[in-house]
Amino acid sequence: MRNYTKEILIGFVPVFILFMQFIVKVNMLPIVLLSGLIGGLLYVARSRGNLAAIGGERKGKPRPTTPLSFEEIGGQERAKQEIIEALDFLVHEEQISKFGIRPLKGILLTGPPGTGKTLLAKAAAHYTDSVYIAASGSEFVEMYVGVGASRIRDMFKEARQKAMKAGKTSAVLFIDEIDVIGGKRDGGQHREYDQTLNQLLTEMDGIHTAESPKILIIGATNRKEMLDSALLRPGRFDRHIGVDLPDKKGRKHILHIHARNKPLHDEVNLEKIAEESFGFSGAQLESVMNEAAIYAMRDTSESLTQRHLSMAIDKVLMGEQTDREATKEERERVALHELGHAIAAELVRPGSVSQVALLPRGQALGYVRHNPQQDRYLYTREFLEGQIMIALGGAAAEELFYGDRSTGSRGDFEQAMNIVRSMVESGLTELGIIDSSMMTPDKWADVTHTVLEALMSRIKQMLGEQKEVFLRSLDVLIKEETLGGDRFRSLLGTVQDLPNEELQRV
Ligand SMILES: Nc1ncnc2c1ncn2[C@@H]1O[C@H](COP(=O)(O)OP(=O)(O)OP(=O)(O)O)[C@@H](O)[C@H]1O
Ligand SMILES: [Zn+2]
Repeated sequence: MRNYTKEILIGFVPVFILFMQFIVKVNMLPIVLLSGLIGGLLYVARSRGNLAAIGGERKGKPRPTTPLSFEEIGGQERAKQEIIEALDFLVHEEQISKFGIRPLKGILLTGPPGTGKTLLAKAAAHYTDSVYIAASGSEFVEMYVGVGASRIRDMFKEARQKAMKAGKTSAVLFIDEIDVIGGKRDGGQHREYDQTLNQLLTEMDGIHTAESPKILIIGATNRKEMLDSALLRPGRFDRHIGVDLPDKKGRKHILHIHARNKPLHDEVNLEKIAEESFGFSGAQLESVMNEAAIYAMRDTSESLTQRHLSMAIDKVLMGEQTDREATKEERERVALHELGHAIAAELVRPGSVSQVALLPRGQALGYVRHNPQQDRYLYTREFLEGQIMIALGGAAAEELFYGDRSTGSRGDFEQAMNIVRSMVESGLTELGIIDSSMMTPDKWADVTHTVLEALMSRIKQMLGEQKEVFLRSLDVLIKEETLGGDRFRSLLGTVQDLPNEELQRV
C-alpha cells in the first residue's frame, strides 16, 4: 500500500513542476499559497472536532450541575459535620504530607434512598471548590467484557481534564449505586463486574496527594453489606458516613427548604407536618410539598394550607394510584392485609394505631396510620423484632385467611429485610457480633430467611388468635372505609374478655 502511494506521488512530480512553472508565469503564486494555508487550517480544525465528538460519546458522561451548598440540605447535621471534617482534612494537604498521613481518597455514604446522598456529594464539591462529576454504578455494567473497565478509566481521565480546563485543583467524582460495580466478587461468576471493580481499585490506588488535580471519590449505596471488602479497605473508601432518615427536627428543616418557593398559608404548622411524616425521606418530603402545591392549585386557593399538606402526606404514603376499579375480593384481601398490620401493631405496641383505612373509589390499596412515635437513636432487639412483626402482619393475615400471600406484601418484605440487615450489623441476631462486611450474599440470604421465618410464625400465631377481631373490623372497614384508632381498639377489647395470653402479656 505504502509503496503504491509513493509511486503515484513520484509520478506526480513532473506534473507538479509543470504546474508551478505555469503559476509563476501568470503571477498567481500568492493566491495558491494562501488557499493552501487556509485548506490546511480547516483540515486541522475538523479533525479536532471529530476527536472531541468521539470523546464525548461515553455513556454515563458527567452531568452538569448547579452549585449547591451544605446550607441547602435539611437535617443530616451529623453527616454534614462528618463530611466537612473529612473535607477540611483534604484541603490541608501540606500538613497531611508533613505528618505523613495517608491521603483521603474515598468517602462512602450509606443509607436509605432519597436521604440526600447526592446532595451531600454536590455540596462537597462546592465546599472544596472542585469540579463535580457524577455517574451511577449501573452505567458501567455492559454486555461486553471490558467495556465497564474502560469506562472507569475514561471517567477518571475526564475528571482530571475537566478540573484542569476549569482551572480547579480538585475534582469530586460521585458514583451512585456503587454496589452495582463494587459488589462482592464471587469466584468468576460475574467476570465483567470483576474487571470493572478491579479497574476502580487500580484507579483509586493510583491517586496520590502530590498529584494535581486531586480526585476525591464519593460513593453512595443503600446496601453497604453487599460491597466487596476490598473497596472498604484503608486507602480506598475508608470514611463511612451514614445518611439516615431525618428525625423530626430534620424533617421540619427539609420541609422549610422545599417551602421556600411556595406560598404557605399563615395557619400552616410545619412542626405538625414534620410530626405526621414520621419515617419519610428527604425525597418524600420534597414530594409532599410538591403534591400539596398541586392540591392548592386545583382548589384555586391562594396558598398551601394545612389540609393540603395532610392530603399530600397521604398521597405520598400510598404512592401512585391506579384507575382500575378493584374487585370485591381484592378489596377484602387488602382490608384483611391492612388489619393484619394494624392488629400486629396493637399487640406489639398497644395504643399505637391511629387509623386503618381503605382507599376510596374502589382501589386495591389501604394503609395503617400510626400515632407519631418518638424519634429514637437506639433500638433494642425486641423493638426491632416487633417492627418486623408489624411489617409481616399483612402477609401473615393473608395466609391465615386465604392460605397464601399476594404481591401486595413486596414493600413490607423489603422493609423487614432492611431491619434484619441493621440487626445483623449491630450484632442483634443469633449470629452474635460479627464482621458483616465479610459475609457472602448466600450467608445474608440465609440469616434473613431464618430471622424472618421465625418472626413470621410468631406473628401468625398471635394473629391466629384474633380471627374474630379481624372479621368484625373487616365489616366496618368495607362499609365505612376508615376505622379510627379508638374504635379499632374497642373492637379488639370486646374480644379481649376471652382468655388471651398474648394480649395480656403485651
Ligand atoms: N436532606 C435533604 N434536604 C433537602 N432536600 C432533600 C434532602 N434529602 C433529599 N432531598 C430531596 O430529595 C431529592 C433526592 O435526594 P438525593 O438524590 O440526594 O437522595 P439520595 O440519597 O442520593 O437518593 P438515592 O439513594 O435514591 O440516589 C433531592 O433532590 C431533594 O429534593
Ligand atoms: Zn402491607
